[in-house]
Amino acid sequence: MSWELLLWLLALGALLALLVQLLRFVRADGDLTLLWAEWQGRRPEWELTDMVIWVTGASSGIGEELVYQLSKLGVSLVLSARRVQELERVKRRCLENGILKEKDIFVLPLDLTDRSSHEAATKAVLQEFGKIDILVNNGGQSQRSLCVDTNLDVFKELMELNYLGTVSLTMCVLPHMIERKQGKIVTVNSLLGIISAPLSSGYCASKHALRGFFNCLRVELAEYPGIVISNICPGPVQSNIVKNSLTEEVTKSVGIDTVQSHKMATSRCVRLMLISMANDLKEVWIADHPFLLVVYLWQYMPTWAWWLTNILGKKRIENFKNGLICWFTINYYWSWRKKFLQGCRYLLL
Ligand SMILES: NC(=O)c1ccc[n+]([C@@H]2O[C@H](COP(=O)([O-])OP(=O)(O)OC[C@H]3O[C@@H](n4cnc5c(N)ncnc54)[C@H](O)[C@@H]3O)[C@@H](O)[C@H]2O)c1
Repeated sequence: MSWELLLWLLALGALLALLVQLLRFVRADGDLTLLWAEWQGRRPEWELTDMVIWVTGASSGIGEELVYQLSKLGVSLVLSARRVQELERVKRRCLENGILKEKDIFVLPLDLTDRSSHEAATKAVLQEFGKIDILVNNGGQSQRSLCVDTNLDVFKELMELNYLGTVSLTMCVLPHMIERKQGKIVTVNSLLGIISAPLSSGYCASKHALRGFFNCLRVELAEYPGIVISNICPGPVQSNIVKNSLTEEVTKSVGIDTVQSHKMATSRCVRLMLISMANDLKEVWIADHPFLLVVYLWQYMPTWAWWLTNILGKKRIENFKNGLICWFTINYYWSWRKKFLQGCRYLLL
């Protein structure tokens, strides 16, 4: 075979590999490191067995789905949130559908804003299982209100729960992990911990604060390579987050179900979270396009990102003032995306 032909074949191979990667990016629902880990990395089914995993906010949404998927692996689970009946319901479902036994699941009611209770809660977990391998800081609350209309108590509450509550529990668990020189602290942050969107000023602030805290902690723990600090940043995911969001007043939440069809399925988000946990990824972005694209834009082309955010933001505020709580601009985009994909399929098949 001539050298020329070999070079042509190599170039063709490289082009094909590039095309495959491009296709993966276009269809992506996670950042490229995460998708690579899903394709080539370690499997949660091999890596997360025999571990004690403590999940906060386990009574609903992402946390609830996370414990269902974990209950199919050989782990010990600690389920925490405020409502004990809800946790018992989740535990029952774990036992029905998973491979765990009664003794493998510990229901531990916990209010993240009651920081004085965190030390005792940590001791209770250690007494029950003897160790904590993974703490999943998932419990949290969002916000739907314009900054100028919002009572300061709302900002305080979001900081107390999303930021200080999470930091406090982490600080209780950390000495145990440092003593063992191993452990994972996985925090469910948000894309709104990286970018910002109107109507969520207090939520964005609390999630930005969390990201800053954990990025700093990771560097300070560099002498303990066995301790992994992981920030999970999802975009919109199907859950009760909007329904439970605070409004202008701390005593009032949105309280109604909103459209969820444009959001990522909770099971897919949780699967990607498990892959991230199995592969010790430091930060992952989990979202469908166009949300994922917007974060890339913020990261690499902030001027364009501001331009786009201002246009979408204005529309979002206008919709909110007209009584629409969700991203109707996005739903509009979604229906056109669906039509476009259907058209492509029709032309190709
Ligand atoms: N769903 C999304 O679109 C989305 C996107 C990005 C990030 N997140 C993050 O994911 C995490 C889980 O949210 P979700 O979407 O499942 O919402 P959700 O409302 O369905 O669940 C929130 C969980 O947090 C618990 N919680 C709330 N206040 C608490 C307190 N004071 N003490 C203890 N637990 C408390 C709730 O009981 C519930 O179990 C949150 O941290 C949220 O910020 C969600």
